[in-house]
Amino acid sequence: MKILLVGGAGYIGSHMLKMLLAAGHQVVTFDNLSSGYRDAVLGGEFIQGDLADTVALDQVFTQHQPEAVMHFASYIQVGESVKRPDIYYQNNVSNTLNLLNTMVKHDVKKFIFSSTAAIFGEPVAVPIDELHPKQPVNPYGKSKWMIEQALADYDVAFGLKSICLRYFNAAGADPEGQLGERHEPETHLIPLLLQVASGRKPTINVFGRDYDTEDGTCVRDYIHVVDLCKAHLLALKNLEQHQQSNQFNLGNGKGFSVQEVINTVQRVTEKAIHVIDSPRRQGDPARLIADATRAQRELTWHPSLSSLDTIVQHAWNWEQKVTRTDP
Ligand SMILES: NC(=O)c1ccc[n+]([C@@H]2O[C@H](COP(=O)([O-])OP(=O)(O)OC[C@H]3O[C@@H](n4cnc5c(N)ncnc54)[C@H](O)[C@@H]3O)[C@@H](O)[C@H]2O)c1
Ligand SMILES: O=c1ccn([C@@H]2O[C@H](COP(=O)(O)OP(=O)(O)O[C@H]3O[C@H](CO)[C@H](O)[C@H](O)[C@H]3O)[C@@H](O)[C@H]2O)c(=O)[nH]1
Repeated sequence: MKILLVGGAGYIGSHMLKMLLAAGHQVVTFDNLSSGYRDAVLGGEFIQGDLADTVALDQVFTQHQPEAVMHFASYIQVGESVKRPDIYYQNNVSNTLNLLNTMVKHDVKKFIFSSTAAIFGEPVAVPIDELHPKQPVNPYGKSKWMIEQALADYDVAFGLKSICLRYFNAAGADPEGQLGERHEPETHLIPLLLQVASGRKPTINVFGRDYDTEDGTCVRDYIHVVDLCKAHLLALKNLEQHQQSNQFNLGNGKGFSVQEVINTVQRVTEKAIHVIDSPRRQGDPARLIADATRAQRELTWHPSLSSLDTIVQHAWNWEQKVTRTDP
């Protein structure tokens, strides 16, 4: 299939590109490189462009006539979204509507959207299934939920079929070591811990030890980036076969506390991690765990790299590669 991959120079999108190419798809990557890297685009055609630029978007669709669009491009930091809702709604909502409207204009009907567990807000029940109430508590989560709602309306009005994939905590790296997480600044727990292990950072803050969890630290469901990308391939197949919009929560269904992640990083890297106990970070729910039964049943999605040791090992291989080449 000919696929337009928007945001394909970023962390998850670049892994997706590698998998799509290996599966024999024809891919055009569209990315403004605001947080992505040209050298993470391992093949296919690359167009540097911004979703705000509707003329450029129109040209891409005219020239390449994609059959499906995968949309990874957005701003992704929860804390920043609270301080700068303007840029988050602009990029994650308004610019995404540019993309959807261009799809409608060019009669492209298959869309796969990177959504997030942040649409659920503070959970009322765990594990979280697709029917859990959507009460996002920050502009990042709200922006993603707005697009999910717009997509339901675009289906009714224009027959645009979409699958929303709600990732829990994406982590890990390409098992072959070609790609990894390169956020700048990095805010995610596992890559930050690995930067401490490699000596790039002296310490890590643990945001709160007074949560209502087994050891008092927050519990999250970490899912390997490759398993996430596999779900996208299956979602594409599902859209082709059934032409039906749907939403899926993607996680392993198993939670690890921040302290358990620290213990795992110390074991895998054989390095001591210097921790500073800090106050809670605003807006962090105590426990986020996915109920991914729907994806298992309807997409036949079964994560294969679900062990936390494997996730950390692959991310550690990447961190060591980065520090070797860029000390
Ligand atoms: N990383 C996670 O844990 C996580 C969790 C849940 C959901 N998500 C979602 O997954 C998607 C990918 O996340 P990621 O971690 O790979 O982020 P990333 O920042 O590494 O990648 C985003 C890419 O989009 C590009 N981009 C941003 N705005 C653009 C625009 N206006 N025009 C063109 N390109 C633009 C960036 O340059 C970058 O290459 C995001 O939509 C994010 O909200 C990520
Ligand atoms: O330096 C740090 C960084 C994180 N944490 C803790 O580690 C856990 C995981 O934090 P991350 O920042 O790695 O991930 P989040 O769970 O906050 O966020 C993830 O899930 C969100 C959905 O709730 C969004 O989708 C977001 O993009 C995605 O990265 C949290 O309890 C956080 O408080 C620390 O203790 N210290």
